Amino acid sequence: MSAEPTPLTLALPKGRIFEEGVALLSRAGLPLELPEKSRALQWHMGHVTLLELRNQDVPVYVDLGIADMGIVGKDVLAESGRSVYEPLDLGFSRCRLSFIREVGATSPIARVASKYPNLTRAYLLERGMLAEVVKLSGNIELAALTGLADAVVDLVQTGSTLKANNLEELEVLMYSSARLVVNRTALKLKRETLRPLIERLRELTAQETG
Ligand SMILES: Nc1ncnc2c1ncn2[C@@H]1O[C@H](COP(=O)(O)OP(=O)(O)OP(=O)(O)O)[C@@H](O)[C@H]1O
Ligand SMILES: O=P(O)(O)OC[C@H]1O[C@H](OP(=O)(O)OP(=O)(O)O)[C@H](O)[C@@H]1O
Repeated sequence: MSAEPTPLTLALPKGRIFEEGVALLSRAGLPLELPEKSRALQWHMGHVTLLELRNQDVPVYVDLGIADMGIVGKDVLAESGRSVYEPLDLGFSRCRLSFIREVGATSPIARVASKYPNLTRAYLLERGMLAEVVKLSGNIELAALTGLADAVVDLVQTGSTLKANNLEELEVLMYSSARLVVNRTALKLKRETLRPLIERLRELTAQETG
């Protein structure tokens, strides 16, 4: 008699990580078949429930144990300060979080805008810079162009957004890529399901990045 598979709840962020995350988890053997167009926010597929969240909410759902496992950018994870188990760098959605100003700007730095206020404050403190931090939600670079802020802390990948807006990257705060995150209690209680899944994902990631 074969045992029922252990129910598993996964947290994935909508946006650029979603598709690649679903594809990777499917290759690892999870039965994920999503309808092409749907306004549903969660899907039940066999023993797996998939939750579609905003990026910042993934560490919260995983830390509080609503989701057993999730995928999120290292940048968002570091900003959240949540204590989740992070067994794997999945290697996609690579980018860096950088300190950015208008090319040639020389004004004193009194205000810095970012979607990452905690990481920005820690960086300014480390550099001994006394500046106000303003949290914004998107198109962060505009803050530096409009005078809302003297500098911004934002993501850079190809650098084309910087180039198109006459901005320059002065320092990299951190490098980021998509990470697998796991609830610490689920790792113990669902060990026999989660450990082999993490190992399959580790092998797939090694094949793909190695
Ligand atoms: N240009 C980029 N190239 C590669 N990876 C990126 C890029 N921009 C962001 N990322 C990574 O992908 C993650 C998700 O980015 P995405 O653009 O989907 O979020 P978003 O739509 O800005 O999020 P939200 O509006 O929910 O805050 C980021 O946290 C980061 O780790
Ligand atoms: O160096 P690049 O390749 O130009 O990529 C960097 C841009 O990508 C992200 O923005 P996104 O396109 O996700 O828009 P957003 O500002 O709405 O998050 C990020 O916030 C930068 O603006």
